[in-house]
Amino acid sequence: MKVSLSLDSSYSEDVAVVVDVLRASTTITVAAQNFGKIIPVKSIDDAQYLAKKYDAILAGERRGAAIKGFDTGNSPREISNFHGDVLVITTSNGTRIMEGIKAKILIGSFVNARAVAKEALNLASSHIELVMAGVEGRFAIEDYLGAGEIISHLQEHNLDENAMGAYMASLNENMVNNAVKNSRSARRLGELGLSEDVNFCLKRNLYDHVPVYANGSITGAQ
Ligand SMILES: O=C(O)[C@H](CS(=O)(=O)O)OP(=O)(O)O
Ligand SMILES: [Mg+2]
Repeated sequence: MKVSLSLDSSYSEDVAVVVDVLRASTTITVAAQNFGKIIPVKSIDDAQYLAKKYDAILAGERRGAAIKGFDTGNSPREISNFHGDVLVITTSNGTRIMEGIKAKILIGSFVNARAVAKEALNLASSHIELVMAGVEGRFAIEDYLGAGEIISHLQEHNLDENAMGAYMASLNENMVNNAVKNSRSARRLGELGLSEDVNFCLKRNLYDHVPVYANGSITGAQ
């Protein structure tokens, strides 16, 4: 099995794993425990329209802060206070890149790393591509290290050099945690009083569930 690592977009026609550690992948994985369906969308207007259409809970942020008038932001801790049939969510990076990927999409992070590696092997025929969400198209170390954690469960396969680098970078847990806590994204969340979200997003393998994005939505874990 070929395993590659890319930023912001995927060239795989097989299986892609979207990694947005801070925080969309983590938040969606938590939300999948409490919602029957999750609809990730790129724009605020689309989110508001779909939330009305489906009588859904509406979640989203821009630059880390909850969007005015929404039920909640993009906090994996706060989303666990909500449940229902449908959640509509829009975030700065993670939900934006899902719309552009042709492959079957899995949602990966530290909180479901082992499970997402296993599910990717179950679903892929020849190529698993990990897609770092990044921030506004730029490299974000938290997604590199989160991808590395997932790749640590795929290390016996045919890793490209980007994937090998991310795997090697993920091996020292203390260094990983410090690097993520000092990342630009984490610092921005800290300024918003959301440092506890960063600590939560660093927890390994809390969930065995892997959200799968297909035909515009994600089915919940129930
Ligand atoms: O909500 C988040 O933590 C980030 C905000 S920012 O891009 O780091 O400012 O969005 P996400 O789409 O979860 O990366
Ligand atoms: Mg992010």
